[in-house]
Amino acid sequence: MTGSIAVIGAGSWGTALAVLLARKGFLVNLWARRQELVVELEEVRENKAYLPGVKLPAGIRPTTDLELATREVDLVVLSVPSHAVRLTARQLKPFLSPGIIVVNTAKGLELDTKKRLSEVLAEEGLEQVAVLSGPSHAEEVGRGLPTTVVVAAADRQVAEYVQDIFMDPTFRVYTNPDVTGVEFGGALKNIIALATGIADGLGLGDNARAALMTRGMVEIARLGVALGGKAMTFAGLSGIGDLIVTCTSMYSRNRRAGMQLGEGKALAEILSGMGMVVEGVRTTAAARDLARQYQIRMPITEEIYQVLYEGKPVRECVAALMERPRTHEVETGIW
Ligand SMILES: NC(=O)C1=CN([C@@H]2O[C@H](COP(=O)(O)OP(=O)(O)OC[C@H]3O[C@@H](n4cnc5c(N)ncnc54)[C@H](O)[C@@H]3O)[C@@H](O)[C@H]2O)C=CC1
Ligand SMILES: O=C(CO)COP(=O)(O)O
Repeated sequence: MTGSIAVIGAGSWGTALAVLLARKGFLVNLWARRQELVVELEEVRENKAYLPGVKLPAGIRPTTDLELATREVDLVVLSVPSHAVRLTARQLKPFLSPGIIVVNTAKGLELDTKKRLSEVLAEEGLEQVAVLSGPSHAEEVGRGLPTTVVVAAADRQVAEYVQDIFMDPTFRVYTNPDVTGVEFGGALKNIIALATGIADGLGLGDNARAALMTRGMVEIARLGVALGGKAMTFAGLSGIGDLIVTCTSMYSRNRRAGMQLGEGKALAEILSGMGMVVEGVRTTAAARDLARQYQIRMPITEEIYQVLYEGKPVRECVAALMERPRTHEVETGIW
């Protein structure tokens, strides 16, 4: 395919998506905040800090200039961490041509407002927004390993336009009109990855991991459906699919952070050592606020909140979850 695309954000995910698109034949303007990173990308043709071992194809043009990055492109891909989405969108807006589609690839909720990121982008005046989500670690996409994702947009034509751009023999893209469900699945699974990481760090075993993933999905869907997502979306790639990969992959930063918490390391030390974004930390606080506001039961999220923000010893979470009053598995009564 031909054409040009702006990828905004040159961390792990932005770089991997730029590599995928450049291999497909697009010219990709890869925007990074820091000049040192642009120099390294140009000279070494590799993003050593964020995606080591993956060569950048010639079609990738790194830049710190947002105007240059977005000039005459066919699509804008936003790959900055969720806490940077609003400001980046605001800086981007003056350079966007009317009707240009912006695909958000970050997974999180805005901490102050508890909003989904597509809501943040709409508030910043971006008109055509799509969301790309699903089980897709940058390290594997960068190496061209088979990956499936979902593109959600309110407008079918927008979703299919983005689908065509990303679709590749190594990268299969499905569409879904349920933007709300796709965004909640992608954001909230990071909380459960922290939880399963903690369980793994504590050595609690395979049964505990499966329990957290399954009951974690229940509380993700509870909140997501209450706030307008479709139940079936949580059984899809952006729901259970991403939950599985994030709770089991050695590449997941959220899972690795959880493991270190389980091993007794302090959160601040873990985050500074990671050098990459651990989205689940902020998302836990946002989701816990939403759960309280809408009176949704999210016991795992509540425990993770107390560990992250109130210093609760991780071992105490086991009893807190296991010794709750008995309950049914499904909420709509079968008797
Ligand atoms: N790494 C992965 O495999 C995947 C990541 N994502 C999502 O993509 C988003 C970005 O993640 P990664 O690229 O992995 O993160 P990263 O930690 O690898 O890179 C983040 C990049 O954003 C830059 N950055 C940090 N603060 C910024 C700010 N205030 N303004 C502008 N740029 C800023 C950093 O300098 C860095 O280049 C996250 O929401 C993540 O959940 C989604 C799918 C896969
Ligand atoms: O969303 C991801 C994979 O689909 C990335 O997960 P981590 O942020 O935990 O690495």
